[in-house]
Amino acid sequence: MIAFANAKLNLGLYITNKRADGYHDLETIFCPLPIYDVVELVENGLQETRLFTSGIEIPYSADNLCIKAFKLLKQHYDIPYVDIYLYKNIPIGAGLGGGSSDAAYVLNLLNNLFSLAIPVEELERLAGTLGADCSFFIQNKPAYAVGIGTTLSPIDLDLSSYYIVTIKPDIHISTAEAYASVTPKEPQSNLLRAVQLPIQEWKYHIRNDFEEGIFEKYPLIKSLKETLYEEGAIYAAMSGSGSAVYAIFWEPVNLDHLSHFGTIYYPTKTH
Ligand SMILES: C[C@](O)(CO)[C@H](O)COP(=O)(O)OP(=O)(O)OC[C@H]1O[C@@H](n2ccc(N)nc2=O)[C@H](O)[C@@H]1O
Ligand SMILES: Nc1ncnc2c1ncn2[C@@H]1O[C@H](COP(=O)(O)OP(=O)(O)OP(=O)(O)O)[C@@H](O)[C@H]1O
Repeated sequence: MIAFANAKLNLGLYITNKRADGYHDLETIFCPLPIYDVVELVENGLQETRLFTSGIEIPYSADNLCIKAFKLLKQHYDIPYVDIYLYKNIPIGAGLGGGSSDAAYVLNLLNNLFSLAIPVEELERLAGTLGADCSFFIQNKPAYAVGIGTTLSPIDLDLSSYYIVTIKPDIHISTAEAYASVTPKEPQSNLLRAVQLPIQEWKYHIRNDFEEGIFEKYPLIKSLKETLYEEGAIYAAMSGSGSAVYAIFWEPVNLDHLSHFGTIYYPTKTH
């Protein structure tokens, strides 16, 4: 069974509190972003689950999130072992949630492949134990998130008529490092109200609290965002903890002349 695991963007991100467990409370809006990995699961008849990766090289981590997702479900449900084929296309260290999406898609695929009938609320809860961004990808619909990012409320927001270009500079930002350099504060605006404004107003009202510190450390990312506005973006922002910056346009645009900033991702259609 195969799935296209998409990326996400954060529309606004306010970091409001540092918790005793080291995590931060935040307020953000998650939206699916049409850049995709491909995840395929095949029952292998073996006594172990294997992962085969291709595409972008994934930096070493003790366990790939796909394997973590399998092991998590195996603890709770009697499922056979599988081979996981992951074609990695979503850039890493980008703030686009690629690893989290892969993990959530593995949970959803296992649920479907083995007809487990796990309710979405339970899948979201399990996903949230793998990573704060994972829960969103279970339903994968625009959502307002609070807490550490796992308390989700669906919102009515459709960006499909716009053209969203994402540029990923050759800078890898670790999420933990980005959080460590932010001082939590009260949100500067009401995100749910701001997102109801005409889209051309968003730039005056919707902020990402990571930008200040990251822009100071990496001026290229600041300059990239400014350049995207000069190119006519209606709204541009860094996604999550960066380093990717997305820009929303009214119409399709060609930004190939900005390739010195990084890799350019135009929207992809899969279905
Ligand atoms: C920046 C965002 O992408 C915005 O959506 C997310 O908050 C990051 O979520 P994520 O990558 O799934 O994060 P996790 O893998 O759960 O955590 C990585 C590290 O980020 C920090 N972290 C993450 C989420 C959060 N709400 N507060 C945190 O302080 C913690 O130091 C944690 O050890
Ligand atoms: N399937 C996967 N895809 C990508 N990275 C993975 C995967 N599984 C484990 N990882 C590890 O996670 C790290 C990337 O996480 P990191 O939070 O820095 O970046 P990100 O993918 O941009 O995510 P986010 O948007 O949630 O911040 C990689 O360095 C890698 O070691």
